Amino acid sequence: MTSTRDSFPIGTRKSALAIAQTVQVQSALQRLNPDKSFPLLQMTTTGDNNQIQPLSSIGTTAVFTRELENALEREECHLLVHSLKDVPTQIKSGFVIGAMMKREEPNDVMVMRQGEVKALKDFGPGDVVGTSSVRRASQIRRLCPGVQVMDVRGNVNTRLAKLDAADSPYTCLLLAAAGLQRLNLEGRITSKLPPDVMLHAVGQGSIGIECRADDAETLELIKPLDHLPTRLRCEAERSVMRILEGGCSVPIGVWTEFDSSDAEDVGTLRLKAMVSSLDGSEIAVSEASAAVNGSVELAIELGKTVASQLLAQGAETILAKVLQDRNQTLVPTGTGEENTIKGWEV
Ligand SMILES: NCc1[nH]cc(CCC(=O)O)c1CC(=O)O
Repeated sequence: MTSTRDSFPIGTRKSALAIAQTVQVQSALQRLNPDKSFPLLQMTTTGDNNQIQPLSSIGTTAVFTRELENALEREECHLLVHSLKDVPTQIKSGFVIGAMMKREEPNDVMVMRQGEVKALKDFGPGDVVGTSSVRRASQIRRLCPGVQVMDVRGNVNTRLAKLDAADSPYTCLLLAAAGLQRLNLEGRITSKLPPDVMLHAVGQGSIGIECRADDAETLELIKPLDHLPTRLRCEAERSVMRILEGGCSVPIGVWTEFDSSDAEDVGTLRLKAMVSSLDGSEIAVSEASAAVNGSVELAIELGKTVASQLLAQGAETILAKVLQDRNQTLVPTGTGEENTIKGWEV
């Protein structure tokens, strides 16, 4: 093991959301370890540089983590802070998610264009919903038949600026509650989407802290930031995804909760999941619950159970279609990106 260190540089992306999350981790670590320092090492990733090409063609979600992992490997930093939902389910060998921090609200929310007043139930033809997430798009199309879904790329602030612009085509955006909360933009939330309306992304709302698997000192430092109920829920969610995606990203929505109303009771976990075709025309949904009693292995088993139920219910055909459709041009008109292949995110 490396000798005891005084400084633990934290690797992060440069977006406002990434920095807000990293500062949260930095403060927590500083409070627990007043004699050590946690400087920020900010990096630009392939995913940040490329806002036009589809994420699926420049790699997988690893486009947001690869450069960071290289720096971690070279020991330029000792930990990385990510939105857990941006962390691929198969992380590179030699790295681990040493902590999954207590989850904020995992829900997606609707953000209306400034001055626009309309309830979700009244959405229909003529309304334009901005999202680049196939998961969000397929669910909103089912809920509000006739709505137009249009791509919107960029970080949270960029998207809000596009929504409010004078020439904005959008009626509203769909975003993660957690991102807005962390940016102090909670006031922009028009309505929260409950699980019967929209299943959220795997890991959404939790911050994942990655480090080298053999770095016992850093693992020990971040251990107190791991929140067991969050860890169990996210391990179950990631397990469904790991089985269904088989190396490529697919639109999966999930919802997890413990049966008990006691927030620290990690006995029985319930997991609901759906997988959708890229155009949203086909969806498979399944759910199960299991006594996990605090065990990560049992949470992962629950994820496998739900994944096999989904496969038995036709998810296999949907996944084959996803693979086939991935390279197709799906860009809606009016985005200025008609000549590119539609990018999509989770
Ligand atoms: N896709 C980018 C991204 N990655 C994490 C979040 C939000 C924070 C989180 O889910 O933890 C967002 C923005 C969004 O989807 O609205």
